[in-house]
Amino acid sequence: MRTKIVAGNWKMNKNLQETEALLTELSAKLPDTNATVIVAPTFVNLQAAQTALGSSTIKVAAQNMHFAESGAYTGEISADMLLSLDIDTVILGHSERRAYFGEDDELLAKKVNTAIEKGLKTIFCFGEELEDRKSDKHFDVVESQLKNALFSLDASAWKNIVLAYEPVWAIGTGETASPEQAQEMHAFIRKTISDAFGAAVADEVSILYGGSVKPGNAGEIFGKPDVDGGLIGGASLVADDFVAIIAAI
Ligand SMILES: O=C(CO)COP(=O)(O)O
Repeated sequence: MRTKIVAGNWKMNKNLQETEALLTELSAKLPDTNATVIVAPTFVNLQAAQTALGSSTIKVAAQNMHFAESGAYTGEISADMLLSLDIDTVILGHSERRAYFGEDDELLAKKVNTAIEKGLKTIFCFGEELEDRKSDKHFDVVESQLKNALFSLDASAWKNIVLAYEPVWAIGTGETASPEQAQEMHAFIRKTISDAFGAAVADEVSILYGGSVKPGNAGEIFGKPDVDGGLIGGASLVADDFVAIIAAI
């Protein structure tokens, strides 16, 4: 049985007080669910987020990390720093990191390797741009993103990998992949993983969809057989919307 996951990527939103207020509201309103619920606030609020959540089942993840153990990397955060706060999950490869901070497949492979070595669970994001889809290259692009960053892993590493397919054209645009487009790509991703690592690995890996998931479309997208949950941006910043998305899984 694959783990169902609903994760909120808060990006560069919510200051300390807003973080505490949103998490207090979220834990009060959290519906009964079998899904793992994760929030990823900004680094500076990770510890406050955990305190605000108290004994809630909601987990806290980081949005990024550096690949190096430690050292002269001004402004960066290491795996050990996250682990020392009891953070065991990190998002890597988000399209905004790729587009605005120059993160490429080679760098992401290093980050993923470090995260896995350190025992961090990794939510690995990838997805094609609009031009790729228009020119019918979306499957090739996704396959090469997966290959370049993840294919040097041991099969045993996959128990700590979650995949998040986020077509760039659907992020923050209000435009979402149709449930059929999401299913088609998720099935392709699972087959790609199966061909490389075997069916047992592919059957167990959770593949999340991200890109303008809202309360109104979550149920239909999550209803597809290869969609195991969502990585939610904008709608995760509003407690009632995030709660409605969790209830839809
Ligand atoms: O980038 C995303 C999650 O990582 C998706 O963002 P939106 O839900 O705002 O489109």
